[in-house]
Amino acid sequence: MMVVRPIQADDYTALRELARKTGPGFTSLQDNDEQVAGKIEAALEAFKPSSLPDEALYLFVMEETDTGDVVGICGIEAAVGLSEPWYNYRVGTLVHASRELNVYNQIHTLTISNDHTGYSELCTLFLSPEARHSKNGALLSKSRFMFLAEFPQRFNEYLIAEMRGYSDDKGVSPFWEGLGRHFFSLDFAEADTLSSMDKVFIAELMPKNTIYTNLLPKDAQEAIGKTHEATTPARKLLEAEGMRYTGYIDMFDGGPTLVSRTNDLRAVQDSRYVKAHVMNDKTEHQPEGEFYLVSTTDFASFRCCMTAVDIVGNHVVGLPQAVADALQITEGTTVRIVPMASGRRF
Ligand SMILES: NC(=[NH2+])NCCC[C@H](N)C(=O)O
Repeated sequence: MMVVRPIQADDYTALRELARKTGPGFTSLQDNDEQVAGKIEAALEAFKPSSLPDEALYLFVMEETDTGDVVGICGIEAAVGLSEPWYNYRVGTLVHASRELNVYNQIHTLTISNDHTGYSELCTLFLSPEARHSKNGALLSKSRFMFLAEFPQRFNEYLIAEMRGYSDDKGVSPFWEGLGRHFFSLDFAEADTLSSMDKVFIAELMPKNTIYTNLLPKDAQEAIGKTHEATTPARKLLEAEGMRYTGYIDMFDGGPTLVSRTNDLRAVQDSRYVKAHVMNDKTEHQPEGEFYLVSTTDFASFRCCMTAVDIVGNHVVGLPQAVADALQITEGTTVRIVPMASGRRF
């Protein structure tokens, strides 16, 4: 049974192993002892029961309860841009028109923005390749919405997620080639890694004035707001939960930033509390059919699973014993529940 739970100090070895698999481009979890230790330390701080800091990194791991193996990680940053600026390009429109000459042109512009300062951010999602089956990726990603639904006071009114931008089959980002490279004089991967360690480079090197996109190469223009092929399923999943592209992109690869009001997220709107009835494996018919996300209401020992359930009544739901064990709950415990698939109601 897969369960998503807060990361713990003794997950270091497992996380260090996962960090070897992420590869270049996954700047928030690299093959680097110090970074892994730093992430765990930040997350342990965030999950201290008494803490309610503005900036907190809530990191979760996905554990296979039969083996104890950690196979994935995901996170929520409580607020971005508070200790250093958070950068995006805002895609704007300017109309250059002359009635006398019968000319009318709409031009898109890119302006540096820190508009998402203070917003919460979905971050650091990685699932080990061997575990990419049986909706595990969806559980890993969506479990965060259950945590957001349970603890809204810990998060900003708005939530963002930055999607990896388009690059071609050789890994070349046309947006970077058409814009950033002129100023950074480095390959995308190098600039990406450097800027994730020290964002001063962005302020120092990226152009300060508004860019007219019609002056960019065609392929760079086309990459504005376009997602990398491998990231398209993740984008669809977040859109189904209510997140939207609202004209903000990454300054380096042109990838879209998705935004939602935290309150408008599907899991926040549609999830509800029920009492758990722990089913007997031997005497009760085990539930089948549609999957639900089921999470606990605890903070430091938050847990989330996906499972078919037995809807007993409006306020009681039957859960298999294995799920109750994975959630560490007993008969009568209140849990939060929502259908896995968007567009489904109770
Ligand atoms: N692909 C990149 N490294 N882009 C620059 C960083 C962008 C990100 N929004 C930040 O401010 O940290």
